[in-house]
Amino acid sequence: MESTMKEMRDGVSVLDLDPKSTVGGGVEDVYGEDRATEDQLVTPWTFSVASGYSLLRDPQHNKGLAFTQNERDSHYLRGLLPPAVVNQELQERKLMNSIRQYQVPLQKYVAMMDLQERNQRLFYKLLVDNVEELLPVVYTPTVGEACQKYGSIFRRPQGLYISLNEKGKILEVLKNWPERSIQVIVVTDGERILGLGDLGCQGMGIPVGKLALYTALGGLRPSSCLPVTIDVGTNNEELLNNEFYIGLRQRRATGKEYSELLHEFMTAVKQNYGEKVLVQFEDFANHNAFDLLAKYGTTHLVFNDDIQGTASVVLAGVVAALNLIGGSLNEHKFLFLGAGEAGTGIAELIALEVSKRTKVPLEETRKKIWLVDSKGLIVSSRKDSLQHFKQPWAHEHEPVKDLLSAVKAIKPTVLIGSSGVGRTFTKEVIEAVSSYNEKPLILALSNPTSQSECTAEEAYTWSEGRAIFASGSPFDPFEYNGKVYVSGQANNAYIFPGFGLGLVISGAIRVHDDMLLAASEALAGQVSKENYDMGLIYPPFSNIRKISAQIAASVAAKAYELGLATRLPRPADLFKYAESCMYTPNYRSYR
Ligand SMILES: O=C([O-])CC(=O)C(=O)O
Ligand SMILES: [Mg+2]
Repeated sequence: MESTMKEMRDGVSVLDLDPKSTVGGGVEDVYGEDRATEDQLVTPWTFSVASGYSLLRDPQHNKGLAFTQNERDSHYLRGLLPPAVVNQELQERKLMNSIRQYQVPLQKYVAMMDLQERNQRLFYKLLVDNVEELLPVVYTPTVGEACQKYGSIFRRPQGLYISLNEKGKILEVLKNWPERSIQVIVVTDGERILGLGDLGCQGMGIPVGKLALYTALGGLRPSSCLPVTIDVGTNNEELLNNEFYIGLRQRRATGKEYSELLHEFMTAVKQNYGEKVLVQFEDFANHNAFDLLAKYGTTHLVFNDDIQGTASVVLAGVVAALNLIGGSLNEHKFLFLGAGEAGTGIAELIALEVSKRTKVPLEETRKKIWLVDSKGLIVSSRKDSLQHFKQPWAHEHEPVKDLLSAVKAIKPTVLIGSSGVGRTFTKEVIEAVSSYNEKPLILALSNPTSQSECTAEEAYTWSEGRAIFASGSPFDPFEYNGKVYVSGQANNAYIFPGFGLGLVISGAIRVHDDMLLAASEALAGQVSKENYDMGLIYPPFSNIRKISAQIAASVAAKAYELGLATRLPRPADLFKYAESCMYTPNYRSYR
């Protein structure tokens, strides 16, 4: 098919995609780019993008030196590139070499973000092919440091900034974003970035990083993903006084001013993108996170990653761990340090799962789960002064002041850190929990590494090699008494990409707890005997795209079962369908 606009050298022209060389085309509004249908194999499709110099500056279509001689001719690139033509594999090798040469993680991060801004497909190719190596670069722990220094490393905006200045104009702001068919939004207000606290507007690194994983791990199209940061100010004095700070220089708006801005945002999102757009809340402070989820859970397709995603991934790890520590789920006793989004979210999902398995009412199954917050064990005598999300966990017990005393009093079989405070699983705490259990399950979930409740090394040495351990941020394998201990990463990155994919491919309109349980079960089902033999309770991230497709299929199946799916008819094989919908970052040929 001949382009009709070839005369436009540097403006908009038409790229004809070679239908044989690529999976092009699209199924309705889902995965336009990456699902081929018979129809499209017969009729090549076209769309308008820049050509010439602008094409090289367009990260969605730029291929750098991979443009062939023919493409250089037909798209006015001749002379704009050096003569060599290299393929994507060689480009990938070159970039991995150069990234490996940086010693400082933040330099690797900046290099990856630059690549994303320059050549999107190559960025995702690197991330997909080297997921275990690059996850700690674009995600925790490095993304935490990147957010702390976001103002200093800021080059180009990567998402949508909605501040108090945009009040009354949010719908217009959404329309400024260049993409129309958005399927997933990750939004933060920056108040609780990982375990690092209030980073204000600089929290943008988190939605950007999470959405990079949506694409690389879950196969959502990059153009369907929208990172958003809501800026209502920050209470971080250091940032307010930092000359490079990129956000509003004021303390946080709260109350009515806050909720009105969020409401305008949520309303505009539904108005602009319809009811099937997924809004993932990320790293909001507790006092807003629970309320936003409750408020919008019945009117929008919303998901809180820190409450629900973390819960689903931890439940999967606990269920998988039963193969190593023995017993059934209802026989275990849980103690959490940290009673915020992650802690209470996980606790509730475990209680729900036990209740489903045993038919014992939820109020009863909660009783084997105990939480410690900054004031000590949560017990009934504290009930009146507790925030509402902590109240279900206020069981009958005398007051206990600290974690160590709580471990001694409760004698848990599973110890979970979700406090956001580093180094709180001390030697005494781990020794105590190890004295009651042959194989204690210890999960240190807080991110980034600096906030982890303990290191892998500490968990293994202080338990004399008996702990089954996983952490939110990765740790290198550790050798102890001649044995190498490899620990897993209990991070919501296992869940949210596949979970979101499942919602999108089924056209789900609401999130339901049973979908979280389904995702959890699907993840636990992916742990192999080989993984267990190594003491692992999660499968390796190297298989994540297959895992995400499994999770997506389970979530979509649940959506259909619950009558929450709108994409009809239901595909017969949801796993195959999920896989076929996934974005792949290989280059496409332009004729
Ligand atoms: O981002 C991560 O690595 C996990 C997460 O949601 C958090 O710690 O808030
Ligand atoms: Mg988070």
